[in-house]
Amino acid sequence: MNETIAIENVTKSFGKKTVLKDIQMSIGEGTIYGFIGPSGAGKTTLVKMIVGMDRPDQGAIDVLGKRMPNLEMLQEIGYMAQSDALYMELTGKENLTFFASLYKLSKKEMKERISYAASLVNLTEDLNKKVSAYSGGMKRRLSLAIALIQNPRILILDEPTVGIDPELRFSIWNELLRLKREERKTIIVTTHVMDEAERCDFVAMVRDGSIIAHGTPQELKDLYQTNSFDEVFLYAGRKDS
Ligand SMILES: Nc1ncnc2c1ncn2[C@@H]1O[C@H](COP(=O)(O)OP(=O)(O)OP(=O)(O)O)[C@@H](O)[C@H]1O
Repeated sequence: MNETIAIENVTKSFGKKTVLKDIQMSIGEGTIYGFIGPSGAGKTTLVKMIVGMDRPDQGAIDVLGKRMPNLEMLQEIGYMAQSDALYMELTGKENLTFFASLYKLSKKEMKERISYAASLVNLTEDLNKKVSAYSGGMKRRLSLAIALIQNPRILILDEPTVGIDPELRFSIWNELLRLKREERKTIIVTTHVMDEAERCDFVAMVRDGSIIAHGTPQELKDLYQTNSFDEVFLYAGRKDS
């Protein structure tokens, strides 16, 4: 396996609360890795440290062989946060153009990437509207388009399909699978949607700051002796599991 992300004994606390406890894992190139677990388990805290927005108290995270945080990695990591960070007074297109301008892209590439990302999330027709007039789902879609704008090798998506209708969710997932298959992108997704977790190559179940189990969706179903991934999630949430 070509390792893209290496997480070594990472621990993180906020005040007296330890939010991540000795996390160790490795994510290979060209895989989709899902993080599932109850609210407050530590998923967002972990992905933020992979992106380089925060530092572990102990341990280390390497992305593409570079110790994080590392500004050089901004070009290589597309991040979609749980809450949208958009310029409300600008149009969708102006937002995309602004974020694209932060990266090393030629004029031609910039145009192509904006058109690709907008069409992927079905916003082409709405690009000239101000974001303040967008619905919640449209803002999520624009955030996803921004995460893809610089054609990064790694995509980190924190609950990317919240507020997105089933048809578009399906086409977004098909595109994520294509990006993995054809372009060897490495994709991390946090989700509460179990049929999305089942589309991942590997899933880590996070509870109380620890990874309590990880493996392929089938391995996790076997572990808990169930055919339903919803039940896998319920087991993950139980203190006695
Ligand atoms: N900046 C912060 N300061 C203090 N506490 C924080 C901070 N960020 C996160 N926490 C706490 O860390 C814990 C883990 O939060 P985190 O957002 O990582 O959970 P999560 O698994 O992503 O939850 P959800 O599924 O609801 O998004 C929570 O108890 C949260 O309150």
